[in-house]
Amino acid sequence: MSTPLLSAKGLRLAFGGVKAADGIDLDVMAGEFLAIIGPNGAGKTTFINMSTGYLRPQAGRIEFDGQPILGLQPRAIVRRGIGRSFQLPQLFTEHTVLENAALAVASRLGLWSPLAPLLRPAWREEAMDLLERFGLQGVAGSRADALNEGARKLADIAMAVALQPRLLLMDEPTSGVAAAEKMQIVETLVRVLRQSGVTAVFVEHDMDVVARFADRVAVWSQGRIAALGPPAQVLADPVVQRDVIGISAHA
Ligand SMILES: Nc1ncnc2c1ncn2[C@@H]1O[C@H](COP(=O)(O)OP(=O)(O)OP(=O)(O)O)[C@@H](O)[C@H]1O
Repeated sequence: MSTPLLSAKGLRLAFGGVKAADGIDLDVMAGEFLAIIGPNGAGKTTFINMSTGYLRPQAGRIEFDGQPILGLQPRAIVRRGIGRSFQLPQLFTEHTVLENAALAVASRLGLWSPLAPLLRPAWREEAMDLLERFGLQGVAGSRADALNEGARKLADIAMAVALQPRLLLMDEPTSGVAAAEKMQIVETLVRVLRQSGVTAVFVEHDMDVVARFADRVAVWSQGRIAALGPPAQVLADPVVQRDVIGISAHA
């Protein structure tokens, strides 16, 4: 049996009386695409925050590739190979898409240059290759704030991929993206991540996206995992349909 890439055991975290994590056990296997679904406030983002060093659980442990990562700072966790993207893209809006991607390359190399003109040609070349893989070469010269939401999401994920993660945690990669664009965006990012050998966990409210792209789906409910399995099985569960999908659809 293969060992999990990420393994969370007994995670607990309460904010006052709110149990955002109430005993989370989850193994993410290398190479899989695991979707997290669940209503607002179920604790999905809290799980991502705990796995990336932004929040520390009050109990439990998390191992990445067999090594404990709790207590490490977010930057140290990135260096171990866990990347993330946020619900709202974290781009430097006044810079071009190419400059954003090149800055991410520079950051991976530990060389930070806030001054775009100082970006080295090698960083720009690697960044351009990356943008081409995401189909973003046409907007490489555009300012990040001029992009539509779909391209902005892809550019944000391209920056996370520039850091060469082994695992990427994505918080609602399709939120705010027009329905007509959604499948295309996810298809692109899944293709690039699979080609790059990146394992992915993504929070998603669109069940069509989950059904089509997830290998497994974990259903979050009040800080717990209420169901876990292949989408065809989990999404057909009448309890999940009533208690989660019905609520999630109105999120
Ligand atoms: N830093 C914090 N301080 C206080 N309460 C928090 C904090 N982070 C999360 N919470 C609370 O914990 C619960 C879980 O929040 P979380 O953001 O993880 O849910 P979610 O499933 O990601 O929801 P959504 O789909 O709305 O993003 C919510 O009740 C939220 O208000």
